[in-house]
Amino acid sequence: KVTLLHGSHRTGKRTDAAMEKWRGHGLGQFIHWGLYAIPGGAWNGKQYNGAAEWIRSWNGIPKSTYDSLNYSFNPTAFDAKSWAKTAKQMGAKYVTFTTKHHDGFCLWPSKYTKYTVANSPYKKDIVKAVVDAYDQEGIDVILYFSVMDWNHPDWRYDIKSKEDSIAFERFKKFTRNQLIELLTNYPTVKGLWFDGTWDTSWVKQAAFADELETEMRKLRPGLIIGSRFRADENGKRHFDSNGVLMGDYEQGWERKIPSRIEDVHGNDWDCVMTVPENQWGYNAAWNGHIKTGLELIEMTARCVSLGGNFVLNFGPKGDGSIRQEELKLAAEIGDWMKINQQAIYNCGYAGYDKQDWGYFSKKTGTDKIYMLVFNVPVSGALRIKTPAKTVIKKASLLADATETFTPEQISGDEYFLHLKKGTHPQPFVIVLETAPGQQSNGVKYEKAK
Ligand SMILES: COc1ccc([C@@H]2N[C@@H](C)[C@@H](O)[C@H]2O)cc1
Repeated sequence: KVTLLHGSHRTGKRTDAAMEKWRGHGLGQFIHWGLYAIPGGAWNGKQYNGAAEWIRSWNGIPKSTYDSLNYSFNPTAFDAKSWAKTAKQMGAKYVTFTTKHHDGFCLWPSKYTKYTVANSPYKKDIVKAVVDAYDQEGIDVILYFSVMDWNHPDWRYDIKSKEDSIAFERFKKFTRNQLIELLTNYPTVKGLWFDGTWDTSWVKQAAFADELETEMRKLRPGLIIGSRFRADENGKRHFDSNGVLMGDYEQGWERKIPSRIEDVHGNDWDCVMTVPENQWGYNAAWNGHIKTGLELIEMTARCVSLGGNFVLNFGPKGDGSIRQEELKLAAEIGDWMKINQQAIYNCGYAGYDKQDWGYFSKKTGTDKIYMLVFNVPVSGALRIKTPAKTVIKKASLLADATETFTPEQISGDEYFLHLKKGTHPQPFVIVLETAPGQQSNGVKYEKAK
């Protein structure tokens, strides 16, 4: 163990109500929207090969021409209420929304820079419209904020001279001012999702970032901040020099999902996921594999079964409308969630051995276990291996409690549930009412910690 001034200030999960609520969300929506949605992955008819929201970094684009896109930003089809309704229909419990991406364009009328929506034909405060609309739908809001800001003259990738240092001191003040401004303007937001914090210039600011995180938490008690905001004084990110998670949850699962419970080291975490392989901002040409509703439902189940949240990204067009493919996916996921949401919301890791047919989840604070079945075996027999001496009192279909199963005991802690012959066009959920086993002396078995 090394002594750290600016490492993690907490070991283990947060246990306060705000974090319990976040932990129980299960399914969230990410929205990447900004000037990059106007070119939509192409420039002068030429397709950009990278992620659409990074198009400014492409050699094929004159930076000043991109930067002038704020004068073309007039999303006539933008309607935050319809975005929030789509999220509600999908069953998302929270939204993470880009206030400022790497290009530095602010979707709120920040007092600290001219490069904002106030200096665009649209003029109005988009962040406020989104916060109000999602609040109204009862969906929590988390604000995405990129520390890296390609537009700001004082941004530096590293600090190599006195001039760099003077400029970056101004940039640090600017960053703090914007964050305090966001938390003050939009007091209902539940957290901040930081990005653009990997460059040396910021990694060197362990003390400043630590102090700023403390200030933000004081200003907004219960605020949820992930592991990507700040590095410790040795430059360690996400996990400090003692291997302890920075912030309240791990943010490393970007476009990837843990494969087993050991991978999450007992921490909270979210997985943020794109529909195409790697496009966050709107890209008119969706090339390569586009994930299906069934794939995304299975990813949601997998994340919840390992104690995390699955956050699916939407990239609205330059005019503010959501593309048809995304609306269709939201509806498909929503239809499945309407029937099976009990196995997702306020559920977490069940502690049962993973089986090939799918995933287990457990309703937090209860002995209720859900079996989320995606791969029905040819035998129709679903194997269950319970933790020591667990008693299965009842097994029934979540969608129809009258459809019950009598577990066939195979050995001490192993059972089969036999499905009726027939097809299962959609993933389905079986509920297990269980009780902790009794030892012969009547003492309850406690699950090994
Ligand atoms: C250096 O690699 C990346 C990859 C993705 C990102 C951003 N994080 C995602 C959540 C998107 O905002 C993407 O632009 C930044 C740097």
